[in-house]
Order: sequence, then C-alpha cells, then structure tokens
Amino acid sequence: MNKDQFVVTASQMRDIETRIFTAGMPVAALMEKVAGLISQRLQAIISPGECVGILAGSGHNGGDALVVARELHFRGYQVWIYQPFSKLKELTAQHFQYARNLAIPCYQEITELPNCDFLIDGLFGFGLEREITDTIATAINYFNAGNQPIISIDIPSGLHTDTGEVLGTAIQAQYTFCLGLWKQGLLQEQAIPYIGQAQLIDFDIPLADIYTVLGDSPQIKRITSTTALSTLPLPLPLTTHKYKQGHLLLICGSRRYAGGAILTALGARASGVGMLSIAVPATIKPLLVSHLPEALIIGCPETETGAISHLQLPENTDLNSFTAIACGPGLTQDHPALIPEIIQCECPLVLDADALNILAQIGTISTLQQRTAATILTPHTGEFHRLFPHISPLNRIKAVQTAAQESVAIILLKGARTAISNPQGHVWINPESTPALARGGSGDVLTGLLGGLLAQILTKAGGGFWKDQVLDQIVSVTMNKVISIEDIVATATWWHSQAGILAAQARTELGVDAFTLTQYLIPVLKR
Ligand SMILES: NC(=O)C1=CN([C@@H]2O[C@H](COP(=O)(O)OP(=O)(O)OC[C@H]3O[C@@H](n4cnc5c(N)ncnc54)[C@H](O)[C@@H]3O)[C@@H](O)[C@H]2O)[C@@H](O)CC1
Ligand SMILES: Nc1ncnc2c1ncn2[C@@H]1O[C@H](COP(=O)(O)OP(=O)(O)O)[C@@H](O)[C@H]1O
Ligand SMILES: [K+]
Repeated sequence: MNKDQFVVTASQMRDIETRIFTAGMPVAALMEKVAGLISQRLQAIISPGECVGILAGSGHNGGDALVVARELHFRGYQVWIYQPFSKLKELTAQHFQYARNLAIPCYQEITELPNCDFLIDGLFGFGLEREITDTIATAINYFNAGNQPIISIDIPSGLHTDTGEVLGTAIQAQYTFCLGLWKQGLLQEQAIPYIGQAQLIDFDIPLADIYTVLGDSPQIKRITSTTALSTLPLPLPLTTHKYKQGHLLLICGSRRYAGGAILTALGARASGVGMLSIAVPATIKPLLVSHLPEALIIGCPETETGAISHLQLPENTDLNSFTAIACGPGLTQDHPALIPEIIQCECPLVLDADALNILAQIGTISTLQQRTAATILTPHTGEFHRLFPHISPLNRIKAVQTAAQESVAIILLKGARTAISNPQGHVWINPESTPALARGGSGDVLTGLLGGLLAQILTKAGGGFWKDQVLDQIVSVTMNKVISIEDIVATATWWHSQAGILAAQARTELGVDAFTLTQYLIPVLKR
C-alpha cells in the first residue's frame, strides 16, 4: 500500500518508531537500512568523484548522516564531515568514531571547511525541540549563503516538525528526503521556501503500526493522485442519462464581474456534470449563452449597479430542484440579502468569493446554523480572516480544523498548500501545486469544478441523502465504498492544481491565465 497519504507529527513518528524497536528491530539495523536508502537516492543526484560535505548533528539524524558519509566514501566520493557537538548519542558517536578511523576529514569549525559540490544536512531531524542559537545558527546561515545545493535528511534542520515554523534559523534545502512518513511541517506553507523538492523514502514501516498510532481513519492526510482518482465518477454507467449525472446551479457574476461567471461555468463544464444551470443578472445572459451554449442561463432581475437582486428560477423550479449549488464568484456585495435566501436550500452548497464576504458581514456561524445540508466554504487567506477573525492562520492545519468545527461546514483554505477540513477535524492537504495559479480568476474555476463534481457524485449515489448522514458529511454509500463530501472537495482541489501544473509545463508559469487553466482540466485526466 502507498504510504504517501499519511502525515505524522514528531510525537506520532516517535511512537511508531518505538513500536518497531519494541517489536525487535534493532535501532542500529534500522539506521543502517534508512541511511542505505538515502545513499542510493543521493547517488542518483551526485556523480562519483564530486565532493560532499556532511553536516552531522548529535542525535540520530546525525547518525543517519554519518552512515551516509561512510557509504559515499566507499563509493568513491570525496567526503568531509562537519560535526560541532561535544556530546553525541551512543550510536551516532560510534559511527563518528568509525568515520574518523576511515580517515574521513572531520571538522568542528566552519572556518576550516573545504569547498564542496553538495552538502548533506543531518543536523536535526524530528528531535529538534528548541530554537537554534549561537554556533549552530551561525553555521546554518553560513551554509545557506554558499552556492552548493543542500540535501536535507528527513526535514531541513531548524524547521519545527509539526508547524513548519523556523526555530531561530533553518537550512534552505534544494532537496528534502523525508524518512518513512511525511512530517506535518513539510505540508505547512511557511516551510515551503526551505524544503526544495521533497521525496519520501519508504523504509517499510508496518501498516499495523501506522494505524495503531494514527487510528483507523487518520486525521490528517495528503491528497495523492491515487486518492483523488478513486473519487472521480469514471467510467460513466452505460445506461446513465443527463438527469442522473447531476444538476448544478451556479449563482454568480454581475455587470461589473461578468468574467467570473464565465470562468466558474467553464470549471463546472469540465467536471462533466449532466445539467448546468447558471443564474446571472439578466444583462449578461447573452454573454453567458455565447460562451456556454449547452448551459441553461437564468437571467435574474438586477440592482441598479448590475448585481443579482432576486433569484428568479424557472417555473416549477426551486433551490431544492438542484443536486448542488455553488455561489459567489463575481457576485459583488451590492445585494447581501441574496445569501440568506440561498442558505435555505437543502442541497450541498459551495460558497466562495463575494458570497463569503457577505457571509462574514451577516455573521458566519449564526447564518450557517440554519443549514440542513452540507456547506463548503472556499476562502483564500484574506476571506478566511474575514470569516473567522479570531482564528490564527499561522498553523493552517489547526486553523481549518477549528473553523470547520465551529461552523459545522467543510472549510477549504486556498493557498500554495490548500488545506481542507470537515467538522470532525479530518484534514486533506494538497501537497502539489504551482504558483502559476496565483492569478485572478483561478479560484472561480475551482468553485465551478467542485460544484460540478459534487452534483455528479451525489446523483450517482442515487441522489438521496438524509439529514443525519449529511451531518456526518457522508453522501454516497455504494456497494463497498463510502464517499464523503470532503473527499470530493479534495479531488476537485487536486484536479485544479494538476491542471495548473500541466499548463505551466506547456506554457511556463506565466502562461496560466484562468481561461487557459480551464482548457487543461480534461487533459489532466487523459494523462
Ligand atoms: N533510529 C533510527 O535509526 C532512525 C533514525 N531516524 C532519524 O532519527 C532522527 C531523529 O533522531 P533523534 O531523536 O536523535 O533527534 P535529532 O537527531 O533530530 O536531534 C536530537 C538531538 O538534538 C538535540 N537538540 C534538539 N534541539 C536542539 C537545539 N535547538 N540546539 C542544539 N541541540 C538540540 C537534542 O538534545 C538531541 O540530542 C530522524 O529525524 C531521522 O533522521 C529515523 O527517521 C529512522 C529510524
Ligand atoms: N503560490 C501558490 N501556489 C499554488 N497555488 C496557489 C498559489 N497561490 C494561489 N494558488 C491557488 O490559486 C487559486 C486562487 O484562488 P483565489 O484566491 O480565490 O483567486 P480568485 O478569487 O481570483 O479566483 C486557489 O486555488 C489557490 O490555492
Ligand atoms: K535534517
């Protein structure tokens, strides 16, 4: 089984290791195994003959680094060791002694260090417990200022293993080889500038130990292509028809922001949803019709400024006629009364952009209390602050958990590492994205895509969901599979980011405007 989806804190990793050691695995044997795997990965990056500086700490992160030093020495690399500590853990001390007896040059002062082509950072792993100061802080700053790439073992030294916070100072790595299971800190936004390209080194931790420590349904998980693809509504049933593939209502756009409605709609189109209805101010109806001839465009009465003033749905239709509703992009805040009207709907509801700004104005938690079906809020950091001003966004994982619990909604906090939580605190983190998405309109695309996916998957499950299930956020019970709404939210997030990555590969990071992004959604699935 792929261990890529698990995420651990330092204390959970410590508990898992303890279980392995208690079961009989010798500590020294595990260190040998782990460092052997690290050495193999290094040899794919560094050519024999090149000079490698090894930075060794006092604990087992340093022990790993010293075994790597020995291995690279025997594989024909020029190796030296920087080891400034006076007291080492026993196993680490033994490896240090052996390296010295092999005549690998060892130094305690940065002023003595020869030049090198690469540095291996084994100063601190998940055992870092306080701020780095004095000699070690000076050394880390010195290494960061050099030209040679740094490869960190487990986590860049100086980062807090859980929060990704910099404790005093931290190594800026080009590569991070995370050992065994992904550390939570590597998925926090503040850690991104320090991590470089991150890879997991799987050293065969038994699944039973992982589940014993993390629980049968782990609280925090990484979204991977495997987890995302397992939720997509593919292949379609051979005998399906359009009304079985979901009916999404988008409520978006204004005279001022007509483009937001188009982008949201194009995101929804790519989801493959069976029926798409789009409520917009009457003035921009012809524009939407020309972009999306397949959609039902509902022209609504508008305010003087060109915002929707009232939802005028077709005859025999009300909000509960739809499988899901997504609302907000380009709406403006000119007519706040629209939101309390929409909140009444008894189907899953995605709120984004101006719908969130209005929600913040009228009272986030009190308004959402009226909801009987699932609600998904998709704020960026600014909108999150308006919705939940009392929640610190510094630890984004904690922040989404708290916000979701308080609002009894699913919260998707957008950013370079989008984090999603359900009210029970189950979190998905999107580990792979691109700054090419940091452009106006790309969030609108996500809202449409997510709405479309929700409508479709709900309908595939038979369209029936009961109140008690809704509170558990469970929407679909097929023969042997339970799909929860937050899994669908995670899948949409993954799909959107992968489209950004694919578009950036084809067109550079500057070539991913929001319209172009919509054109790369389907190619992600073909790949
Ligand atoms: N047992 C093994 O062989 C394995 C080792 N692993 C490695 O072991 C690491 C964890 O090892 P440890 O628990 O020994 O911890 P570390 O090697 O991360 O560091 C702990 C040491 O640093 C000291 N220290 C902490 N903060 C400090 C500060 N601010 N300034 C100065 N000293 C400080 C501590 O007192 C302790 O001696 C992992 O990150 C990984 O690299 C595991 O990943 C795999 C299994
Ligand atoms: N630096 C970044 N790296 C990766 N993804 C990003 C980055 N910045 C923004 N994004 C993504 O781009 C989208 C921006 O959405 P949003 O802020 O709502 O923009 P808009 O409202 O203009 O559409 C989100 O999906 C977000 O996760
Ligand atoms: K390290």
